[in-house]
Amino acid sequence: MTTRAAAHRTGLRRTARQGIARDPAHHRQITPLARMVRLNAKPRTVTQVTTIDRIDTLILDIPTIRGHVLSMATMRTQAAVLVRIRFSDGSEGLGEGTTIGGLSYGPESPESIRSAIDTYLAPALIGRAADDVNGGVQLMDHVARGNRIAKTAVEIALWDGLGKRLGVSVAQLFGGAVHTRLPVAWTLASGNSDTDIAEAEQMIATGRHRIFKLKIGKRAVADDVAHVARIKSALGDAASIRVDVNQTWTLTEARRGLPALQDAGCELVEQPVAARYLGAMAELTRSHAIAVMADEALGGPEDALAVAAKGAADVFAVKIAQSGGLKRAAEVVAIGQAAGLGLYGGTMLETGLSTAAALQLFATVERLDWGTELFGPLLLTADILAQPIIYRDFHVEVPTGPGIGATLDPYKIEFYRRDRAPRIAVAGE
Ligand SMILES: O=C(O)C[C@H]1C=CC(=O)O1
Ligand SMILES: [Mn+2]
Repeated sequence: MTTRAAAHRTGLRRTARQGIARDPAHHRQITPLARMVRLNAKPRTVTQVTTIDRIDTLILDIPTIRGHVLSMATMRTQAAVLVRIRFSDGSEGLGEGTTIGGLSYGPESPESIRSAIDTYLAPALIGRAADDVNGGVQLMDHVARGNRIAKTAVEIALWDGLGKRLGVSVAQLFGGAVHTRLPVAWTLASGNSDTDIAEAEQMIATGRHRIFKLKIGKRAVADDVAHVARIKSALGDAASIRVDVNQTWTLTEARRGLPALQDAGCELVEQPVAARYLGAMAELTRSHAIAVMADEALGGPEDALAVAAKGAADVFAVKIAQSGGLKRAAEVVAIGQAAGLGLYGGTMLETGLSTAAALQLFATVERLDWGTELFGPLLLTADILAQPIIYRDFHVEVPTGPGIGATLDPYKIEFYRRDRAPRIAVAGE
């Protein structure tokens, strides 16, 4: 329709000279205000859409409280990639992505996470509508394959920003929290049975943890089983004992290992064989009463569907970073629930920042029968949050406050950032 035809349709016609309208039916001039009333139009206001203005990243290196001995690496520091998104209305969102042991755990490293964000994800997102988190998630999946941890770090910052702008928690954005706190496990991985027993006893005595995950797979199966049996008999019924093999066993080793672990009083075995051996995982799940948990096998909802369809686990270790963000992790949860599997809130040993984000999501999940292991901040020598996450009475508390419910301690960020200016030792200091 032409402008003239449109004007006639509304009963209005523009005069060439004055630029004011005449109502042809009544032949009288009408003012712009009357015209608005006539058209039932609202005064034209310029609605400013809040956009993504800037995305900054940095890597923190924070020492662990002791060597964390896993089958693939011993961690003495954790590298966390922090993301800060600045939005056009002045609001901000924070996110974090971590992996474990450099490139030894999975296909992403701290350096690759940072470079994927800086080089590909951030340029694609800059200028987009800030509140369109789902659109941002979909766009990231278009511009980059894999790189789930990098996407997670950015996605958390988008949710955090949206929650802060609306004055609600991220749990609220996911439909509302149904828990205020969740059971939290601790990992015993000092590399020494006596040290592990002393550590566990202290954790139980102080009300911190009574669920313990033991990292095994580095030694011969029989030695690992003896280590687990010693710890279980020292702690007795006061503790739930589980193990994580981190993909190290062959199927033959696992066939021997699982029944022996079960006899030792161990309740669950996490990722005993390589992530891609779903047939082997299915056989182990079928053949033994001890629960089999999938961890590395779960890289998002498609993997979750494959694991569930093949009966390759009794339990899903749901990790926000491994899933590709909170939204994808919620999809993994939904698949696990629909398949009747047990759920566990997993960690990539994040600082308090992404631990807070994970808590926002897990607080919305009806049943986490195996609890959580969201103890990341406790493994580090420094907490980077202004208000650390609270651990008490064998639980971790879900942070309150807008967004993910976490704010950074700027001094800690300056101190632990990898690229900080070298400190100059001054005589007498
Ligand atoms: O589950 C893993 O494989 C990684 C991580 C989680 C807890 C822990 O100690 O290591
Ligand atoms: Mn694991």
